Amino acid sequence: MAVLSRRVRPDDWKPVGVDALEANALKVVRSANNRSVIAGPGAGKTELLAQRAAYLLQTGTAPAPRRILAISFKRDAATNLAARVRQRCHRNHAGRFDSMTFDAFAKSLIDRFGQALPERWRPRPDYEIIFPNDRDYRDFLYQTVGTPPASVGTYADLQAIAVKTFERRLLVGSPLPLGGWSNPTPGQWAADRLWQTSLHEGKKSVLSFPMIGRLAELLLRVNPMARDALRLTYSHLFMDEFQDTTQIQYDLVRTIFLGTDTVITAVGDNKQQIMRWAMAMDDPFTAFDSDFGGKRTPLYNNYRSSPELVRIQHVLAQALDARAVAPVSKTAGTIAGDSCAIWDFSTPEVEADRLAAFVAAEMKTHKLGPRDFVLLVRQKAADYAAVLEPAFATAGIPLRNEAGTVGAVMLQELLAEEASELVVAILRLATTKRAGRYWTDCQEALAALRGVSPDEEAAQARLAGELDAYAIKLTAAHSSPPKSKAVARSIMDDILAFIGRERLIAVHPAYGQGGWLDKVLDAAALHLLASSAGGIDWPSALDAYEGVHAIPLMTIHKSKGLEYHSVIFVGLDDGAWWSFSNDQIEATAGFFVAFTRAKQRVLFTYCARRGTRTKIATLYSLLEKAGVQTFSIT
Ligand SMILES: Nc1ncnc2c1ncn2[C@@H]1O[C@H](COP(=O)(O)OP(=O)(O)OP(=O)(O)O)[C@@H](O)[C@H]1O
Repeated sequence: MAVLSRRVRPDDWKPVGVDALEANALKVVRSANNRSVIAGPGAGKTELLAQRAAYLLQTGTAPAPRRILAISFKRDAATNLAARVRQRCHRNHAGRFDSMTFDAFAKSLIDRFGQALPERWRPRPDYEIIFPNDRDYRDFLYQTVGTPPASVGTYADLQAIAVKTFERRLLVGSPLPLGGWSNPTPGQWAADRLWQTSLHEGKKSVLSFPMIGRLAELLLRVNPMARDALRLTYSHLFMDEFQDTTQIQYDLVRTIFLGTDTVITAVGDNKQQIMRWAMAMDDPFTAFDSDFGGKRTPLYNNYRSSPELVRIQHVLAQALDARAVAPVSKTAGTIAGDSCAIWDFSTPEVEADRLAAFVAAEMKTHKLGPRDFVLLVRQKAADYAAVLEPAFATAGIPLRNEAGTVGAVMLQELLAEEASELVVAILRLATTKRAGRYWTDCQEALAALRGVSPDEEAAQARLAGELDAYAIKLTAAHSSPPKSKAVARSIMDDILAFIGRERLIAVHPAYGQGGWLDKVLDAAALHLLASSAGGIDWPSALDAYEGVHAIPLMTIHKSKGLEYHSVIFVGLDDGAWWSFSNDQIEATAGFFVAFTRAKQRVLFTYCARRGTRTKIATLYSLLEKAGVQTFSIT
């Protein structure tokens, strides 16, 4: 798609890369006030943000040097949005678009300004990030913390606090009091003890992301210079998947941007709220509309799914929100046969064979690749992968468990890591015959890391020369993919030395902290080695690294925001949904998310060996209500 580098008059601006936007979407794109956009799956919410970025940057409505900040929940959502903006905007413009996760944003604030926190709340600069679980809190609350002073309460008071309440309500439930809690309750006393131990008592400070979020909010509350710097930097703020916002994140945004001229656009879908277990607010949209005067703007189209799938989706949507309006599908159905069915298998082995054969046949019929399909599971992806993988391999389709881990990193996350992306881009450039596309990617990425702007021609030419020389050196040293972990790691280190480790850390501060860069590089080396098995050549090894020819298997949570021609949901049974009755709404929302990833077809599989289907009978009756049929396959 052609991208513009010159300034466009707002009246002349047209959506980039799509034929049209629906009327409300266009209103939001051009809006000068705070907006909350609630719309169903496939309505183009992420696309709307990409178009709005294009509009603001190309028309100068977000005037240089001010920038747009886009906050997403997941790394791949942030990367995906940044990629859409890069496709739609000239690099001079896209350079003013910062897309990151909430966690990365909060952490960057602590890394930049954290040492200005008052002593009682100040983490040491080399703090470590931890991911505590219920057991850690239980141990702390009922053992490590000891007995509160008599003026505060008793050990029995602490025992009366539920573990979940401790983290959610007490530790990070509300903004931190600058001088600590005066007259603390036993719970507040314990929370303060945990804060002080975490910040000051170990060899290093140890903090969870929710704690980092709370410290960032405090930091900006008490440090007007840092707050003003952010307000001046960002003329516009976008928040994607806003339904999953936690109180911590919301408070941070409120402290920074409430009452400022920064224009906020929050988009999301209440029916896809699947992060309540991770402290998502009950109704962040209403809070936003009331605090920020957000003007609610619905969208009505569905650009992803066929009319038949949209019809079924609407039955599910109504179970989550009785007032849901039926969306209009803007996509044609292209498959023969059922758009949705339940396949009831005699054994998991038969299931694996039949699914593999089905995907292989569909790939042929519709000229699709393995990445047009996804195998979704509710949990325990590795268990399903163990049965499905051999069957798919026999059908000639590699299967990849994206939820699996390599070293200390989840595969899906590794691939979204900047360090991994850079290494692969440089290896592609060095080892591919016609490497044109990779040239541009590498040159742009390196220029960004070195602060060379697109119009500095001499510096750009020097960079191209360096890249060229390095690519030749790299292929000379490694004519074939690595055969040992040591060689794989040395390739990573060599490329990192060329890119400039310090430069990478300067641009991505997360790498400078807690040994994260080395964990990523180690995982990348392990994954490269595994991808190089069988004496294959570089292009094949890099394809395997990126999973280009593999069908992905992932959990529903990881599928959020993604889309596929066909979704195969494996295991619609009580075993996988054992906690269904604990939070039926959230579980149904998860089911809805899984269903709505499909453009053309959704298959559910069931196998009595894995469990009954009584607990999740409501899901089956919803499908039945929508006319979805079950077929027995023995
Ligand atoms: N105006 C449009 N015209 C054509 N295609 C569009 C338009 N808007 C979005 N799309 C396409 O429709 C699909 C869904 O868009 P997008 O991912 O932005 O939806 P979403 O609302 O964020 O979905 P979800 O909440 O389900 O993740 C994408 O393939 C996108 O490219």
